[in-house]
Order: sequence, then structure tokens, then C-alpha cells
Amino acid sequence: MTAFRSVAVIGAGAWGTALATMAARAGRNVTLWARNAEHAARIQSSRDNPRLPGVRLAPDIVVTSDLAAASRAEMLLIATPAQHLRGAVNMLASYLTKPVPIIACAKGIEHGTHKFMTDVIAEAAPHAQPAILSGPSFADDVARGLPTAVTLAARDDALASSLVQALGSPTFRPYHSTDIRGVEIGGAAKNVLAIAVGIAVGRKLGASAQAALTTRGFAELTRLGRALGARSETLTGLSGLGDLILTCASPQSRNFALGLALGRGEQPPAGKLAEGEFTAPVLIELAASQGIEMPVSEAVASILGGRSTIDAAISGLLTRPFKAEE
Ligand SMILES: NC(=O)C1=CN([C@@H]2O[C@H](COP(=O)(O)OP(=O)(O)OC[C@H]3O[C@@H](n4cnc5c(N)ncnc54)[C@H](OP(=O)(O)O)[C@@H]3O)[C@@H](O)[C@H]2O)C=CC1
Ligand SMILES: O=C(CO)COP(=O)(O)O
Repeated sequence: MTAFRSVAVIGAGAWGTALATMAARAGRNVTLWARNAEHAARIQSSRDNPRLPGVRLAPDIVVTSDLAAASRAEMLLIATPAQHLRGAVNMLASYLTKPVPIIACAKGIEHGTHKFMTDVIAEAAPHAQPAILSGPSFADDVARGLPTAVTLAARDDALASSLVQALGSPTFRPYHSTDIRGVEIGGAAKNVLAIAVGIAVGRKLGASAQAALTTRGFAELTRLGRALGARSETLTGLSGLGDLILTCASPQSRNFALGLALGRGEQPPAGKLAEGEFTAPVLIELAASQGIEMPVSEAVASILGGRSTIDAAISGLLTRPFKAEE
């Protein structure tokens, strides 16, 4: 398998900027693509991105809005919001003339189609070798070089392994896998569950409730995962349980922070992307289509959709019939 020398990161938000920094630290030649030319030029000259304040970009990272130039990299990482991933890959596809790994770094499920990120990539870019990178990793931590471990999955184990070799460093440890679907389910569902746990914490329901809700959330994530063919070691691994633990326990998470504000009856933080808000309705549609119960996610979707108050949703969860633990 070829050694990947160059990497382009598509999407210059917090995560794209952190990923570019991570790839540079791993020794790759890195291009960071921003859709806005002015934005790209400003980051290129200031070496600072307001979407990830306080992080200085390494001098050799090239920031550009030239998609043709970015598309020439030997490996592409897509770090747009999940609902914009198809649009970004559609634009990219017209420049791709040979097989190239395209790694989805967004966490979500596409509205309307119920498709996961690697399926969207495969549809939008026939030359792509789709892969997914996901796990407990706050952009700020990764950019600062704090120790982080994630899962990187591709259909072909040799490809997954060589992508790991290209991106890994002593502070960023990707573990390779071929369970693409398992990785995608964990990343998408944990954001919705983190909103639920944030709400419980905001309502001051206590540390016991926080642990119970996180655990029952994991039970429903696992049910859906099994139904869709995910492996249990993936669901209990970094991209599943690992990311759930991180996101359900830290106000640093935008999803948790959204729930926290809702639980406290406050305005949610403005201008912060909380993917769980967009994933919740499509996650429960997908679960329903598989005959899978996801009561915690359903409660989140009902609250966000204005179909339930927070108190009614909490009461609904607590008065469900007693049952065997599974
Ligand atoms: N932040 C984090 O800690 C982590 C985030 N993720 C995931 O990464 C994804 C992106 O999150 P994050 O970077 O934090 O979000 P941000 O809100 O910080 O940034 C999103 C970026 O995507 C760009 N963008 C939006 N729409 C398009 C489009 N159609 N084409 C190209 N670029 C577009 C925006 O551009 P513009 O600046 O012009 O608006 C912006 O730069 C999410 O799915 C998130 O779950 C995963 C792990 C960690
Ligand atoms: O995915 C993340 C950590 O793994 C980032 O979480 P938030 O999107 O909730 O901030």
C-alpha cells in the first residue's frame, strides 16, 4: 500500500483545522480548504482560525479556497457538517480522476436518504475509497497535541491500516477497523444522547441519573448498531462507548452544552454546531424503519421538535414499564 505523503482537509471549521494540525504533526504535506476565499486568505496569512481560537497553524499548512489544488492530495479528509458533506463531495468529485481515499470526519446521518457518511461519499464520488474517522476527540484537544485515540475504518483492512500509519503520531492514535457502519453509528448517535444527558444535568437530576441515562443511551445505540450489522467491539470501542462517555460528560461538547442550556431553561449557545440536533429526527426515523426502540433519542427528538416539554419527556422515560436489562 502506498505511503500517503499529502493530505487535504475539506472544511476549515474547528474540526478541519484540528485535523490539518494533526496531519502536519504526523509529517504529511497538508492543504486546508475553506469554501470562502477571503476566509482562506485570512487564515493563510494570520495562521489563526476564529473557528478554533488560540490555535496557531503550523507554517507549512497551506490554506486555500482552490478546490482543484486541494483535490490533488493523495488522501482527502471531509470535515464539513454532516448535512453538507454531499455538497462538498459533489464539488470535489469533478476533480477526481483516479481512486483516492476520502475519509468522512463528520458525525451524522443524511436527512431524507437516511444514509451514513461513507455511503454519501461512495454515491457522490465514484473514484472514492470511502473511510471514516471517529472517536472521542475534541478539536481543541487534538489541535493542542493532547493525547487522543480514535477509530479509522475502511472496507479494506490494508487501506485502513495504511491511513492509520499516515495520520498517527505519538499524540494521535488511530486504531484501524473494517467496521465502517459500527463506527458511523456510534458517532451519529452519541451526539443525540449527549443532548439528553446535558438536559438531565441542566435539570439537576443528579450524577446517578447522568450515569443511568448514559448507560441506557448506550443500550439503545447498541440495539441499533446490532440491527445494522455493527460489531460489538466497535460499539464498545473508541468510536462508540468511548465517544459517548466523552460527549455525555463534558460541557466542552457542544451537544452536551445544548442539552445543558435547554435543561436550565436558558438560550442555547449561539453559532455552535450541535450535530445531534440535526441527527435526532433522522436517527429515530432510521430506528423506526428497523423496528428498534430508542426511547432516549425519541425524547430528544420530541423536545427539539416542540412535540414535548422537557418535564413530560423526563416523566415519559421514567414511567416506562419495568423490563429486563438487555
Ligand atoms: N469540533 C469538534 O471537536 C469535532 C467535530 N466533529 C465533526 O466535524 C464536523 C464539523 O464540525 P466542526 O468543524 O466542529 O464545525 P464548525 O462549525 O466549526 O465548522 C464547520 C465548517 O464547515 C464549513 N462548511 C459548512 N458548509 C459547508 C459546505 N457546504 N462546503 C464546505 N464547507 C462547509 C464551514 O464553513 P464556513 O466557515 O465558511 O461557514 C465551517 O468552516 C461535524 O460533523 C462534527 O460533528 C468531529 C469530531 C470533533
Ligand atoms: O465529536 C466530538 C468529540 O468526539 C465533539 O463533540 P461536540 O460536537 O458535541 O462538541
